[in-house]
Amino acid sequence: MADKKVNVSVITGFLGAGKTTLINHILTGDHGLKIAIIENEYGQVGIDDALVLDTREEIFEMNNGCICCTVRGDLIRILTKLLKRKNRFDHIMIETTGLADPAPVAQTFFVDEDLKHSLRLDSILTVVDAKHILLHLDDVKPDGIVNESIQQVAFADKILLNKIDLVSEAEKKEVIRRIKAINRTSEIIECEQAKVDLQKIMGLCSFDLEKILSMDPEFLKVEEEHSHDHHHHHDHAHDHADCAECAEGDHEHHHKHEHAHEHEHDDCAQCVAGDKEHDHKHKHQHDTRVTSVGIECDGALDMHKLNEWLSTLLNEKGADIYRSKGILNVAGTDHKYVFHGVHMMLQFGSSEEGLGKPWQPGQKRFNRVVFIGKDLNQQELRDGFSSCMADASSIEEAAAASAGA
Ligand SMILES: Nc1nc2c(ncn2[C@@H]2O[C@H](COP(=O)(O)OP(=O)(O)OP(=O)(O)O)[C@@H](O)[C@H]2O)c(=O)[nH]1
Repeated sequence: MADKKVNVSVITGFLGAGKTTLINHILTGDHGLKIAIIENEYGQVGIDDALVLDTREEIFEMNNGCICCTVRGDLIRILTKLLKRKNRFDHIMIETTGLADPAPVAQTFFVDEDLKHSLRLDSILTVVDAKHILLHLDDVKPDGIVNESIQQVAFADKILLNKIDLVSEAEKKEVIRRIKAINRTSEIIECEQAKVDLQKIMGLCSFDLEKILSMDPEFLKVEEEHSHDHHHHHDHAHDHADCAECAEGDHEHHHKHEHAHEHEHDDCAQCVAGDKEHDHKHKHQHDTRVTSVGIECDGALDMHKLNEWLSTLLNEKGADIYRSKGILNVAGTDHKYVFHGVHMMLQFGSSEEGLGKPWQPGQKRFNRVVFIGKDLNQQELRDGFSSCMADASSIEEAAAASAGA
């Protein structure tokens, strides 16, 4: 009997590594597959849905919490709904947030009785930003806090080494050496703009449960023992010399990562749902210094002011502002603008260049931006952004310029 299981890929990778770029590459690829995308976004305002290309495929968002924490809830519900459809999907892609630990997401496909008969975890694809990955692998976390970047590399069965245009050969070699020190067996595929041959990443059943179990013997025990306390143990196989946590003298950590969850209650689906207990029991601890600031407002922006403010901000604070992105309403134009910041690198784009659609007549225009990073100063970011609003004279100037253009 033919295997009717639907393949699932989990796409992971640190903030700004190129996960959405990969999704867009897959969606526009010539594979003839009907693909469903499940997106989980970190931050107070949803941006990614607007940045993913319009295609025939269906996109489901999970923006009310962290996928590695709400994995037993939202994700299972969405997957179950997808499986009930008459007209089923050939492949499901799950894009995790840049701060997700892929292990509990992967566990879902082995421990949930209903899902494990209908779905197959095809692959954990980790997108790596060749330019910035070392910063994150080397980020020394306080005791008991997970380094998501190490987890993402450790659990990958395929690593897409992206943004190789931004590094020299020597830098690339060093990054590869460090990746191999964490994960010896994963295939590393070098790419730019996440352009990889889809036949190398989809439908190969490359996820290797044996390998994961040898790294993390508790992997399949989650449901019986840990379903209520989110207690994950992750053993990492890596060279001590290359691991920031080992180098810090924490020789225990790679034998047993215990993560206790501390997070903002407003952002956590479980807290919002009234599960007051879970917060105290989580052992999967994200770094509480890392937060997001979302800003949403009406009004038109002065592009010059914004460019200057953002460039200065990222130049000065880009080491700690890991990721910034936004959808912008710019004075004097119907084109919709977006920006992407990854540390100090800043890029603008607009519907004028074919990115998304312009604002439609009668459509309510808005600005929606998010900053994610360590020790963010919320007030400073809000004030800074507000100072970029266009005043009456600059709106007139912009209108005159666009009329003359
Ligand atoms: N120079 C360069 N930039 C790239 C490459 N791939 C992606 N980018 C840019 O990197 C930025 C982040 O890419 P995304 O695909 O949005 O990254 P992401 O992993 O989805 O980001 P989050 O969802 O915020 O974690 C965008 O500005 C991309 O255009 C690449 O190969 N080279």
